[in-house]
Amino acid sequence: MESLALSTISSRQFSTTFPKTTPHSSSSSLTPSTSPHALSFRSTRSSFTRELWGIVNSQRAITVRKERSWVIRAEMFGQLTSGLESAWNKLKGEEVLTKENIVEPMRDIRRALLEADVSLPVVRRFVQTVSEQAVGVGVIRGVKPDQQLVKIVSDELVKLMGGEVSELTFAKSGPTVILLAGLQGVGKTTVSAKLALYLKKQGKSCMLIAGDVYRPAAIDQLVILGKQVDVPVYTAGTDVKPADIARQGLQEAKKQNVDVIIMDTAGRLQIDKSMMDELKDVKRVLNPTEVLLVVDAMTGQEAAALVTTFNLEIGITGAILTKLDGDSRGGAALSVKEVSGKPIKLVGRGERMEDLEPFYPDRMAGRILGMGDVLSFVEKAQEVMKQEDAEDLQKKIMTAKFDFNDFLKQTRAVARMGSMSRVLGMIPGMGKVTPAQIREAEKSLQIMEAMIEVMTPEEREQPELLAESPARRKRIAQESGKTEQQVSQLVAQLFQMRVRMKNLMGAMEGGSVPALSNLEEAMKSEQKAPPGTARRKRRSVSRKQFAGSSGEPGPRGFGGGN
Ligand SMILES: Nc1nc2c(ncn2[C@@H]2O[C@H](COP(=O)(O)OP(=O)(O)OP(=O)(O)O)[C@@H](O)[C@H]2O)c(=O)[nH]1
Repeated sequence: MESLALSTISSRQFSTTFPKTTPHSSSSSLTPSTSPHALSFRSTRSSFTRELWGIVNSQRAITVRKERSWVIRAEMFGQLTSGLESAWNKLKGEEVLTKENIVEPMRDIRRALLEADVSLPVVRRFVQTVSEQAVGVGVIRGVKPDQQLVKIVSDELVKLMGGEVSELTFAKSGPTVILLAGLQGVGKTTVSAKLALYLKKQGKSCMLIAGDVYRPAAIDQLVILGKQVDVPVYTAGTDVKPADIARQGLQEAKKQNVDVIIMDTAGRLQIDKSMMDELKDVKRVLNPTEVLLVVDAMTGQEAAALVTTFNLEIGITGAILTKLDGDSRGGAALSVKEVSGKPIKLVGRGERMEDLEPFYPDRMAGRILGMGDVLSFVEKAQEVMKQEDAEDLQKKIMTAKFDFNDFLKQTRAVARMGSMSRVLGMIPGMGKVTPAQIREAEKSLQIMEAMIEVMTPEEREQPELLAESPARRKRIAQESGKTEQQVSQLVAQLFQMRVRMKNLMGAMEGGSVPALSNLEEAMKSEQKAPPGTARRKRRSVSRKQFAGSSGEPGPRGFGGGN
């Protein structure tokens, strides 16, 4: 057999494209929705977080902008991202995922993957797995079907790309030897130097061996790059056989007690027998710890086929995917592991020496979906607030029983989800919140916690006790080290919160939509009110709503001078 050529892969013209900006569809964001099925848990969570925010900044009424479009920078695979987005859009207005309503979205997913140059068998398997899971998934309160599908696709993409990050292996004793192979122009020489720098940063001493004897310029290029990253380069010219260069270089590296040896080899325009034989000889001499095939991301599923062939021919340990910063469609990143069984260990994302990093399947999936932190927000929300909690909370809100215990529980749940800044940052439309405002909000939450902590169990359960008794408020102020005014504000805010949440919940349960618009109007007028008038206005709105919505009288004597 003279030629093993699968296909002729020439060095491709490389063009760098800049990150694309993709408008995010509103359906996949967590923007509060007023549709009847858009549910309590999610809505409660987002309205609650807004409430917290509103409370701690009540005097200034920080505007929570309910932007429906969330602009995300889809760094790569823009076309794939928007192809998948049309799948989620098809589920708008659906209440559950069914065999019937996923047909169209699955067709979109299939098309998007094929257009991204993912190999057909991989696409088929992927679509089948996702469809099976989508139909079998139960309803999760507060999570819409399109979000559920995003999550399933995300999990499957991660699995497709190998699940966990695949670390480089290091020799237990003696130097670690990394042999790099690949076709011409894929970036091997550049990767050799990048890898040396990457390992140097981990405290390992490195030596490069120039084994590309067919292209003298490649040796010069490696020497120059070696200088750039300050790593020695072993060269023996172009008249020595690559296997001999490998032997000599290895000896030299051992003499110098180098931790890692990286050997660059010649690339060809296509796979042929002499190339494979040469590599086999080099491999025999070096007995490498890692044999990594460097593949160009822009070659799509061909990259996966190459990894398979090299693995069958010489036995490799993994791949390095270069030029991911370019105009690649995603096929290579998504197909390599599934097709060849070998993991992508590192990715090159630019021409600079620093542009080499481990391949993280989960981050890659996140980038492909272009969902930013929405996925992790959904996950954390699910973790933190279990369904029963949500139901319990909903019941309390509907009966206007939301008390200080719930308030504290919710505040702490938010804290468990990460710092306030992270949580707020994950909410669409909250992008404009400044770090200073977030710090202030966190400080205010601490103040509120201090006041709630000194309340008696009855006071926590019946905020009315505090509303009616200046003496109790005074005691709380003294014990928590806060002012009476701060205590009064906190109590007033709890009542406002009850009303607002109840109205919101009513609207979302398909109930009183006008109540919601009244509330929004009230909120708007608060925000527009000139300084000094906001508080008075809020109080009267609050009292009216409290009395009107619960059927109970407003807290007597509260709100006047304490
Ligand atoms: N944008 C971008 N360019 C890259 C990346 N990796 C390599 N390149 C560029 O790709 C071109 C080819 O890289 P080389 O390192 O010379 O490729 P090679 O595989 O050694 O080529 P031969 O020696 O001909 O086999 C160079 O211009 C590199 O700067 C990458 O991750 N991103």
